Amino acid sequence: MMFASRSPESEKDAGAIGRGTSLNVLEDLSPGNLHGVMGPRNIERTAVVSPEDRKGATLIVEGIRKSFGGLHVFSDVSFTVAPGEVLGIIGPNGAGKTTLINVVCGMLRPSAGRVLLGGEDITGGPIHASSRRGVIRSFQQTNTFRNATIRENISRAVRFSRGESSAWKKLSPLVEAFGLEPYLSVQSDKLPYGLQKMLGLVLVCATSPKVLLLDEPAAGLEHRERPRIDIFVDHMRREFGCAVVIVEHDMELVRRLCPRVLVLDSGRVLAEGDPAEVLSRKDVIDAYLGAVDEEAR
Ligand SMILES: Nc1ncnc2c1ncn2[C@@H]1O[C@H](COP(=O)(O)OP(=O)(O)OP(=O)(O)O)[C@@H](O)[C@H]1O
Repeated sequence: MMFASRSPESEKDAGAIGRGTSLNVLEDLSPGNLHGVMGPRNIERTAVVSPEDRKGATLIVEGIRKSFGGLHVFSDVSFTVAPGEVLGIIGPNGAGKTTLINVVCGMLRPSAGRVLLGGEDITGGPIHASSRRGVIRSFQQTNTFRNATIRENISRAVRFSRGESSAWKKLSPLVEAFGLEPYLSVQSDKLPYGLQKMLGLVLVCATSPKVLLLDEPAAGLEHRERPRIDIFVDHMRREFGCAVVIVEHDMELVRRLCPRVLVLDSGRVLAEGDPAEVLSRKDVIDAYLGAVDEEAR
């Protein structure tokens, strides 16, 4: 069985220059925001999170419902992700996957339900408060410092996120694995899309997240670049004990990285469990409307 590997949005993203993965902390950190959300006081508050506190934490999502006015997106969504665990969230276009991530990271307030991080209620954010606690969301679009070199990008992220010089040590394996080393002095917006996206992931790492929410991390990447996502997720689990949630349309990647998947469809959780089992269920296959290769079933 095979599902479509990309959403229409992914196709739109493919090949775009100047876009990559961004994250909520760097939204705060982007130059335009440095005197806004991340004014001096906020920078200080972000920097006080010590590395010792960053050991991963259990994320519990309890009975979440979300509506936009009359539009009911989903209800009664619950799941738990332990430190070091990876959960895949899949479902057809419009099922509410991104909305769910937005609720978890504090960008959106749920209509009902709770989000707990290490037992602490963080429901409804705001996003900078959730990111300070270590819930980091990556986006499909970039928010790196476009006019800064790769080295400066990383330094700023390290400085503002933890202020810890040894942070570079934890980042350098990724810089090397992603092939960024030869480009450290290159301005980030001069990089090809794939490398910008990898830089975005390195910046995510610089924030030492406890919970990582990855929204279509493989979108726009060439097939040969996609194993870098595996390297990244593995690194974040090993080095930081991150609880990882991945929204992704690339089912190959989901099968490789996620021992457990949750399927959203028609406003509810349609299935949850081992990907091999879940992805062979008829109701799940039907939800994807014929994107099925019968031979592989
Ligand atoms: N801010 C908003 N206001 C109103 N409706 C919204 C808002 N955000 C999302 N929606 C709607 O919620 C529904 C779920 O959208 P969402 O983007 O979460 O789906 P998705 O599963 O991530 O889709 P895709 O796989 O295409 O990215 C859609 O009908 C969308 O139009």
